[in-house]
Amino acid sequence: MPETTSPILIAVPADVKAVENYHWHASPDTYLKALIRVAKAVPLIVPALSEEFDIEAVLDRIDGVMLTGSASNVHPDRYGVPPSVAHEPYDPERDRLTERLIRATLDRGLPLLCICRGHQELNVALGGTLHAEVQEIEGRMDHRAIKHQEQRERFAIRHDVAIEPGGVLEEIVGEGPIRVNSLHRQAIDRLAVGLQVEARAPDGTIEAISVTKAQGFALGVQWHPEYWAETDAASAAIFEAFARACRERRS
Ligand SMILES: N[C@@H](CCC(=O)NCCCC(=O)O)C(=O)O
Repeated sequence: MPETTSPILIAVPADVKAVENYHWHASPDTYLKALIRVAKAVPLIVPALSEEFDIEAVLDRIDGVMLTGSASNVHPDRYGVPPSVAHEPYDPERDRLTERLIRATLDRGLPLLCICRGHQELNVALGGTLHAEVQEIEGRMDHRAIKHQEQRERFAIRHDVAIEPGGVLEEIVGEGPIRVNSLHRQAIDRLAVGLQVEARAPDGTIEAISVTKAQGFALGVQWHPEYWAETDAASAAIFEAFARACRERRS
């Protein structure tokens, strides 16, 4: 098989942030650096203006899609729950873009890696629901980031997840358990039809999913492998497996 020389191109849907009287469409650089440094890919940020351009034209030109995490929450209208100020901030423009992008990516069999909010978006896009504040559920852990000035402390590896035997994730990281970081207050409630659980936290929270009948790589993780992708073996393995799937699809 000829070695492809040009780097793989990965579409990264943007968040919308209001800064200095403008709406910025942006992504945190930790995800972008993990794509560049570990996946050896070039990330291309896609603006959350999906009604104004042809998503198919984007997908014609890229090798994979990665959905980042975000402090914003998926709007509960998307899974039949009334919105609440308590569960803000929302980012409806990102929601609209990612829902369309997830469906179009899966339809094409393009590799799809969904991280944290992206993991939740994958479940909602396929018809699942979310808990708004998982830490308020009896018996659940507090999965939120600790309050700390230092990002490396907020993203510190914090708890085990058990890997489902015989699944996609076990092929990537081994039988586990693995230790992961945790910075979320939402979590999967009803799993969408067509998704399978790939990992769970000790309290039963779904920590990783895959698309059962996906034509290619289609993985969601609730934790943040991007943050330690250069030093943590399991985090690196996820990005390397994603990159491999993108290259294999291109060749
Ligand atoms: N907002 C959702 C998804 C959480 C997520 O993507 N976190 C990324 C890190 C955000 C931060 O730096 O605090 C939820 O809360 O479940």
